[in-house]
Amino acid sequence: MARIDLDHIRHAYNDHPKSDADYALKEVHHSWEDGSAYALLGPSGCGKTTLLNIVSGLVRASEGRILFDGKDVTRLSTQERNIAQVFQFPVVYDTMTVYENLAFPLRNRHIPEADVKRKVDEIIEMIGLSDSANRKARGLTADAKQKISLGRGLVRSDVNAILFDEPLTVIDPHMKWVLRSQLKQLHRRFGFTMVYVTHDQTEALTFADKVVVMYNGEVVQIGTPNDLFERPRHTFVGYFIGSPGMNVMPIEIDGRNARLGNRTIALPGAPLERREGRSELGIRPEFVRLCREGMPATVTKVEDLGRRKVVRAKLDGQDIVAVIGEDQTVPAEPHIAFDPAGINIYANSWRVEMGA
Ligand SMILES: Nc1ncnc2c1ncn2[C@@H]1O[C@H](COP(=O)(O)OP(=O)(O)OP(=O)(O)O)[C@@H](O)[C@H]1O
Repeated sequence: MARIDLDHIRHAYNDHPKSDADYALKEVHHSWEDGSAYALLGPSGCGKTTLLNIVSGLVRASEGRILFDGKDVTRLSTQERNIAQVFQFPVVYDTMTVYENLAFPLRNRHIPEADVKRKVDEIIEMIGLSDSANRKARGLTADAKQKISLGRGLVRSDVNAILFDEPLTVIDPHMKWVLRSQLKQLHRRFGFTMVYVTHDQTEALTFADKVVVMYNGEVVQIGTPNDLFERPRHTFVGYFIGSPGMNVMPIEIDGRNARLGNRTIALPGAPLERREGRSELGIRPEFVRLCREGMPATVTKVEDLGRRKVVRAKLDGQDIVAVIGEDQTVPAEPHIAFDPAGINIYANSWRVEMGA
């Protein structure tokens, strides 16, 4: 397996890009560590597949270099890069049996037959197709065929990386959960470098060591699920991760305080300078307290989700969401307070570091 360096990568699908808007990928510059599992997460059209295809060699980036373990592979073909890929839809040989489909990439590399059998049996069991091992792929469901594709991606241990592009789209919801956990286990056991494209946050957060959040052709944050939750670097990460997403409100900065409409909120940390452009306060619903003192609010809706309640309210005309425990009740005259630990300040959508 390999470390993958993305060295100042930019990509435009038209030949003569003039401005940033012409680039499907603005600048991507970072390293994926050897043996780590990464998820590329973001909404449709943000550039996930473009980035994955640049790593695999299916797309040649307009600018920048790709290195595997320090070796420049920018001009190498997909095959020469020695990677395994699993796509959204099954890629299988219909006339071969399940076993033969999985054995194929190994036999192609002249692996001794005893090793082929050991490895294929192990993977077939993992994907839950042992009972169909000798059946031709042709007669199987789309779901089973996609499991074969996954198996073929996982069967070789000599690849530089395994790349997955929304591989569980055609798999039914229960099996999705099972396969995702198995992929995670497999990753722990064999330490593959894995890159997994998805627009589903649950999928990304359960699978990955590090999540690469993309928005509008840019990587806006790379972090552990915890980093993304606690310290969203960009307001988009706040909205996109978490359910419900982060509250983001326009404010004016005044030293140690933020002015939100007519209210003054004390900020944790050192005084902040006034800045040009847009200032916002971001706070996750889990850090919004409903109490008897604080800023008076009007509750508009309470959704009981079993173990927690989602409370929607208006604060000076501004919509705000709080999450409270199942045993907690909404006070008769509700007030809102912000837990200082959950306050984030954003300047033009990017998080401002608040020193001690
Ligand atoms: N072959 C292509 N030619 C021209 N534009 C393209 C091509 N492929 C993708 N694009 C554009 O590049 C941008 C990024 O697309 P990409 O498929 O990488 O996004 P994505 O995040 O993977 O989206 P999805 O989840 O819908 O697959 C989009 O605006 C898309 O329309």
